[in-house]
Amino acid sequence: MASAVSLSLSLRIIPPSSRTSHAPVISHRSAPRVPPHSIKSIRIRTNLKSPISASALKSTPGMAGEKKKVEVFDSEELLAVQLAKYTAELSEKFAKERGAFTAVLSGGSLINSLRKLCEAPYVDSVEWAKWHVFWVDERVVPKDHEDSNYKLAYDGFLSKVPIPTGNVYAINDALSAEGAADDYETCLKHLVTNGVLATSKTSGFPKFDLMLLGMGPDGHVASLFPGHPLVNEKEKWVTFIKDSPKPPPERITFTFPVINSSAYIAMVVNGAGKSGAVQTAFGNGEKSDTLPVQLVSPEDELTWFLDKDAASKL
Ligand SMILES: O=C1O[C@H](COP(=O)(O)O)[C@@H](O)[C@H](O)[C@H]1O
Repeated sequence: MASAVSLSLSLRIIPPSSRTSHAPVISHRSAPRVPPHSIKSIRIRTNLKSPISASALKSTPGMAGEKKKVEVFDSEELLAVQLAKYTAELSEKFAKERGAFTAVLSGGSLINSLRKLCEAPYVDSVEWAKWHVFWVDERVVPKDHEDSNYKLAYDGFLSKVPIPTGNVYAINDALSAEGAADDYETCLKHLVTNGVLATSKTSGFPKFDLMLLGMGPDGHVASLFPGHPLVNEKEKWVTFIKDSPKPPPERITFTFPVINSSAYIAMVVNGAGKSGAVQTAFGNGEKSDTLPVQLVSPEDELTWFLDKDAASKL
């Protein structure tokens, strides 16, 4: 399992005159020519006055050493373009390697940032039939309720791409929070048995190919909130909460052992309202309590996608 090890991140800002084809490019327009999962550096796609420093990153607790990347974009639009490219490349990699791509969605602002996947070239080029879609957390409400993460994803993403209906794993909204969590965990166990879902050799928990996660302004991820005992759950795959500090109160959520057994995680964060939590997550804020987002540490690679407002305190 990924744990806190020393970082080998480097921040390279290459002046235009000395750029070579293999150096990371600081660009407002062009996308990288190499797959993002092969890059071991921080890309700054912005004119931030104080760019992120490698030393700031080194002090982030619980991070996965050289497996961490940070991308900062001048706008949410540029972030969405690169997020689509990153996701499409991972989809291709896993579809080739294992014949399936297991993608986990969060709710919230993440869904809007996936919009470029519904456009050319990706809407036609991605092997959507290989996708299997899950939720890292869900509110215990009917699927057509305004608070439903399924409805949000369906309206903004799933209704626009040809993923087979049978490959979309929504919660059973007829059950209680506890029942829905148990039912979702049972569903995951069946998918491990039939080989759709991989298992982590390190942790024994299911190993999703990619989790696309958002973060709340308080540093929560999934429905794992600061100071809540669910953050420390070590056994269950899926659990439930009835006292969520953010409405609605009843939710189900993946636990950290499952989140951190995934191969890749994209942490997608926009807006100045989240800059304080981003600052804390990178270890240079004043807050001393560990935020849930600081515990995110996938097995293969964590990539932060930040717009310049979210990165403004780094
Ligand atoms: O309640 C939730 O909030 C987080 C963050 O949402 P955002 O709108 O601030 O991006 C989200 O990731 C989670 O899935 C959702 O249930």
